[in-house]
Amino acid sequence: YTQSIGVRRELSSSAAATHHPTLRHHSRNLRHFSSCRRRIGGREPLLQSLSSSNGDSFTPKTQTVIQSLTYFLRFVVQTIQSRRVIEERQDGHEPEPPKLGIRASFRKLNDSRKSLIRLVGYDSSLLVPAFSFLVLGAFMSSVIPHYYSSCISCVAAGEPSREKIVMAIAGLGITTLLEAIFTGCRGALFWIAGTRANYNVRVKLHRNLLLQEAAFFDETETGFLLSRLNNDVNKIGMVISFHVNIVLRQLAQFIFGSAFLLRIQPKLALVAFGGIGVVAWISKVYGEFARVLAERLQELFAKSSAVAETSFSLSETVRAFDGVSIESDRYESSQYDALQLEEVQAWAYGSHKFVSDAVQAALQCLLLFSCWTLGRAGSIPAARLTSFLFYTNYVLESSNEVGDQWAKIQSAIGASTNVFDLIRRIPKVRDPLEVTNTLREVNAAQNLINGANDHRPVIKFSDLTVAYGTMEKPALKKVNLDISRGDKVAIVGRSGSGKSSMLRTVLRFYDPLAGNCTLDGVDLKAMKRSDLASKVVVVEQEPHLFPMSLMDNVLYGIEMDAVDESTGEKSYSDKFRVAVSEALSLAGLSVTGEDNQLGLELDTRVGEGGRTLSGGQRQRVAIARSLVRYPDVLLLDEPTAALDSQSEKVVVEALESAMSKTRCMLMVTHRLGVIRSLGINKVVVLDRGKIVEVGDPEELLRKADGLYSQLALEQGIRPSSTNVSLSPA
Ligand SMILES: Nc1ncnc2c1ncn2[C@@H]1O[C@H](COP(=O)(O)OP(=O)(O)OP(=O)(O)O)[C@@H](O)[C@H]1O
Repeated sequence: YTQSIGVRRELSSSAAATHHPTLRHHSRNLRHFSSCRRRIGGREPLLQSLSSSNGDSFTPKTQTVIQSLTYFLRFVVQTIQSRRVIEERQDGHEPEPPKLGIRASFRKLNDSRKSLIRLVGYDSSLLVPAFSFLVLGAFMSSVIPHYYSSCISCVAAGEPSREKIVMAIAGLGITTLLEAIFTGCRGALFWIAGTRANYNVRVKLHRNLLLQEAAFFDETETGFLLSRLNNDVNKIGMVISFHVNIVLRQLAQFIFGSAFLLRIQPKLALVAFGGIGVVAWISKVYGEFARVLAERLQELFAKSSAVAETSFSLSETVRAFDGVSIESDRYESSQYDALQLEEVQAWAYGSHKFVSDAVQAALQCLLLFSCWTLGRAGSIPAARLTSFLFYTNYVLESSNEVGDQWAKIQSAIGASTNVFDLIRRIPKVRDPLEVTNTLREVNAAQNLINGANDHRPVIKFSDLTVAYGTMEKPALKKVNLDISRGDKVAIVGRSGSGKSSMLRTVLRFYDPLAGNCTLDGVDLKAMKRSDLASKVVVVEQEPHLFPMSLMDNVLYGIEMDAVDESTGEKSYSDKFRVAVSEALSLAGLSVTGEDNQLGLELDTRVGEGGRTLSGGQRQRVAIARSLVRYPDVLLLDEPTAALDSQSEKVVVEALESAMSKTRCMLMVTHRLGVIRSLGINKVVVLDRGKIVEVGDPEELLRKADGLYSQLALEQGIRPSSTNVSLSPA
């Protein structure tokens, strides 16, 4: 492989080589093989032996064909082997894997149909006419062979009666025209039904995904979900728009055509049905195989999409570490896996087509011979036999088409199952199903008590244990803490000690494994997300901004209260504009006057993730977000981490002003100097998920053997009675 790349480089860089026919041929071969192997990457090179021994004797096109055929055969063998393993496992009483025969597929389709109808909310005004046009169109198309064979018989027999041929041609013309009208209407209506299904399913899926708990997003890559949202949902729409539509039409045509066949010549018709039965069985086997392939392909596309999404979202890191070729190779490799499977699909389709067409051809030959025998014996008139042959073709074509589409429907069943499972997924962290009257009364009473008694904790952690799904040890262990009205609490500790996990618990991103956390005496689990969000506001460590204007980012989540007269779209009133402007000035990111050195405006767009602003500026926007809201509880996660000392001063002032409007504040910080400048009255020191110290910052500083005084000392901070230095260590 290395040699091939080296030689290829030499060949491609040599102008002379490109003019040498043999070398040009080798260069092409090498390019093909080196790219194949590069794509295969660390996995078993598929045609290593082939490429080394036969590389020179085949053209690249032949090699590609051989390669995909080999892969196809290997895949078939693997599938048979894996089936055998499953059967063996079943003997060992392991649970039976889902097996979809025709009946089971219909049952599953029916389940999917019910889910679809429920999710999509179909209106009969669309489906009733669509099905009516389908039946009418199928009937018209089944009458066409009758008139067609009449025309041919008239022409072949030199029919003397003009009336007869005119009637036959008129019949053919009118039925064809009607069939065209019905088919057009049917096609359009089913198309609309498919797009509506896509729209409804996508919107519902998107919403339900957003409702999922934080742990779900820890485990699932975004690209994977995007693939479900786009590729898989598209498949559902396609099934309704085209495949089900075509299958139903062809089924209707098959039924009408079969009726004509039985009327013309019942005995021969039964022979034809026998052959069609064989073709249907072949289609069933192929359909099952296609379903397995399609499911795997969807998975591969989803993985590939996850690779692409990650490389785009980390594009700066990719560039900084020169990872373009690594990412591109990773994506190419994932796409190559999909490509190989698609080639298997193509060969499976080709094999199915070949076998079913061969059976049909044999059937046609048999029927033609039988017709000839019957015709020679004079038992049936020639015109009837012609008509019979036309209908045989018609019915065979219909059954063939049903077979083709059946496989596509099967593959869509797999895709739709994934989508429906995600739509139906119930988030593990969610609003209480119903805020009962009793609970409401308890809350109201509790709030009254809290209002009357300021000493009751605003936030209370009781024996709180938090564990992440992927972690063996809990991030927080039996944490007990009260935060009262007026408290300004700093959570400190070494990296990974669980500081941010405490904030995430108050935001109810994760539910505790044991113990609980209450806000104003109400367990967070009993609170609705909207109520929680109206009371608690967070300034994150790395604030992520939306690709919207500054104002929209600051007011994110607050409903618009005015209408823009020029565009007719919803907007914020002047009252909000003034509030945002003030909040931004307080946060040190003024959009007015001389302080506005960046020339910002409220409507300045901040780009994807706020990339047009610096880290510190993004943090100020996040602080402005909290300033306009007057929250009860302010959570700060390293609010000054991205700031220089001068900006820190401005932001500290902004935070002081924000804190004056809140009931309590909880801040995670590594920069212990901020604790003094913000007048923090309580420090909580965490070590490996446990609270090891709680108390007044100055008192803790004086505890010479305490973790807090140790952390402070590392930053050059000493008790205020002695020499105090705020300079970083
Ligand atoms: N989403 C997550 N999934 C799994 N484990 C997590 C997750 N978030 C945090 N952890 C783990 O939980 C532990 C505590 O993490 P946490 O972010 O609370 O620490 P921290 O004290 O805030 O750290 P730092 O100061 O470095 O931000 C760490 O060991 C971390 O690996």
